Amino acid sequence: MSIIEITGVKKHFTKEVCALKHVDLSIKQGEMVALIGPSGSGKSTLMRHISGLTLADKHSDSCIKVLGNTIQQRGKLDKHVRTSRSQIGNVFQQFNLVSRLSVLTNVMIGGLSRIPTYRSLLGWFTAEEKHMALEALERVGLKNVALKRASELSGGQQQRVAIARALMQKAKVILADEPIASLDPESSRLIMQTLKDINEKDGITVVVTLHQVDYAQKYCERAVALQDGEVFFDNLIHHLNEENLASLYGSQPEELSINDSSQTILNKMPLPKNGRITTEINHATHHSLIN
Ligand SMILES: Nc1ncnc2c1ncn2[C@@H]1O[C@H](COP(=O)(O)OP(=O)(O)OP(=O)(O)O)[C@@H](O)[C@H]1O
Repeated sequence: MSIIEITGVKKHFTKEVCALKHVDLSIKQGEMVALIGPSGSGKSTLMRHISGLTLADKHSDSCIKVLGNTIQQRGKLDKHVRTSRSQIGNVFQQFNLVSRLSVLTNVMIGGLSRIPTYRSLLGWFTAEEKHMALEALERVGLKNVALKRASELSGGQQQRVAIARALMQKAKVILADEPIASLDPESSRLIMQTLKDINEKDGITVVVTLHQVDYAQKYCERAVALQDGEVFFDNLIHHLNEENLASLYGSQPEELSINDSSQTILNKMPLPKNGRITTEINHATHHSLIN
């Protein structure tokens, strides 16, 4: 069964900037898919479309469905998007955690769609909700820091709390956007192993954007590579060869091996078209949630 269905998605941010030219993609329940591609190829934009945080071009014939429910169609959010969103756990660095709240509270916030608004506003959670949150933290190996403030945790630990929050939310799909960017190898391994574990044991579908092809190879069966806003490769990851990678990242095949370390691959990648500025624009616009 297809759990994420993307058809004909186009996205212009401005007349000149076309982040997604035409994307069709279908992801089945229980898959763990790596979304790869050079900087600026449209990975984050696509992830945000799936959550309905970014809207496709109006008047395009686009549609995105998650679990059979429409998220957006022809550049308009579906009116039931809140319900559909409650099935999607976002592990996005930009809006992961509320830093002044405890780790436990951050995880309990994951269950908000099931909790009456007055209780969440007052911070009243039942013993059962606390128990569930602690269990989720145990799954990601962080029960021992439950009472710390989120701001006291390392970047890698914060990403794992975000995964625990998705578990508390009982998400059917986890979208993880660069969850291991700027993390050391051990923290990266822990995050990827946690996602894999949840995917295998709980059957949660995981889509993860990665710059590191070697991590994608190790933890994901399928890879979808974007290039200039289009799907360049979509297949089992073992079909991804050096030639594909060289055309994708713009290096000569002999310079770029699928066994290269992640850092080597990153060093060989072309610079993002808009460099850091892109990221800064993204950060600012994330607050507005909808473009
Ligand atoms: N909010 C925005 N406003 C204007 N342009 C944007 C915005 N967000 C993304 N873009 C542009 O859309 C294109 C795709 O960006 P996106 O962030 O989706 O790429 P990416 O593959 O995720 O890159 P990276 O790997 O560097 O995160 C880029 O050209 C980027 O500059």
